[in-house]
Amino acid sequence: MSKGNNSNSNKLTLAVLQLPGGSNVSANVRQAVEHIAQLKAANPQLQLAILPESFNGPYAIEEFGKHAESVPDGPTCRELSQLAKKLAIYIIGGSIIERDANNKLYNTCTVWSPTGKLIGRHRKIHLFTMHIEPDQLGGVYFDESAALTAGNEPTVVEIGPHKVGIGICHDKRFEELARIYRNMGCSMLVYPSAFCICQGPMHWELLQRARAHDNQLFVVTCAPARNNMSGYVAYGHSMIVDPWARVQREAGDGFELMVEEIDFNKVDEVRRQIPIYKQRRTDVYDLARAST
Ligand SMILES: NC(=O)CCC(=O)C(=O)O
Repeated sequence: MSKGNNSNSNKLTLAVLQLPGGSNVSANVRQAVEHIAQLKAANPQLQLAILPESFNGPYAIEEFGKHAESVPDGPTCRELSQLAKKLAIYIIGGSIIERDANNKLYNTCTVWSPTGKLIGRHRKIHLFTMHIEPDQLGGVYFDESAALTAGNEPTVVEIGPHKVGIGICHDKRFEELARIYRNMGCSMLVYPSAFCICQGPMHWELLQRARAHDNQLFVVTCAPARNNMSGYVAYGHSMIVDPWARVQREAGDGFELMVEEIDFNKVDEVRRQIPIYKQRRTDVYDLARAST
């Protein structure tokens, strides 16, 4: 656990909470609130706390409607808003299932400022749809679109002076979204996630390092702790990848709280020394697109 002095605005101390999930929504929210408060007490320099995808209820198609709530007036949002204000920190509130006024459900990440204000609402853009045969990787069948509606907008929030792009789990497979965030000036991408154990060993780290490499920024994921008794077994391994595409910190698969300092000077350092963004040949790419 690093405890550096981050009075320098180019540094940010964040916490990634790899929490176990359960079916009791208010117990899940309470454990998140208690752990964040304890982390802040132990690390007064903490500025940002990040929670996992679907942190307040089971990640299961048939359960989504049961624990859906409105944003920003629902009970989970109220708790996160009050906590952010009380501790004077930013919170990237993992995701919850949002029910809108038309009864549509979304997988939604809310972001809270140190005054308790909602500064971002990201509705998962790429819904998790996968059908891997049982003889491959143990098999996976999941189709979020059976219950959820996809979001249509990228979400950039300002954490202090730093622009941060938000995605939710499967969103990280899509390089176009990460590139849009880079074009919008982001120096960090945060993906609350619940990656599956089947693809985890093969793609989890690869995708984060790829997004970090291509866009020369930090990539942070926050996953639930693994529960082998659950219908959907999450991979865990919450991770922080630096702009050189090196793994700075990685959790195991169980309950784990990581506090880490992010040094945004590294973003400029990499971009200066490996200037691939300036070297892009959009003229060539445009020609290739025109000919297909
Ligand atoms: N919750 C998710 O979006 C899971 C995504 C996933 O496991 C993948 O392979 O993509």
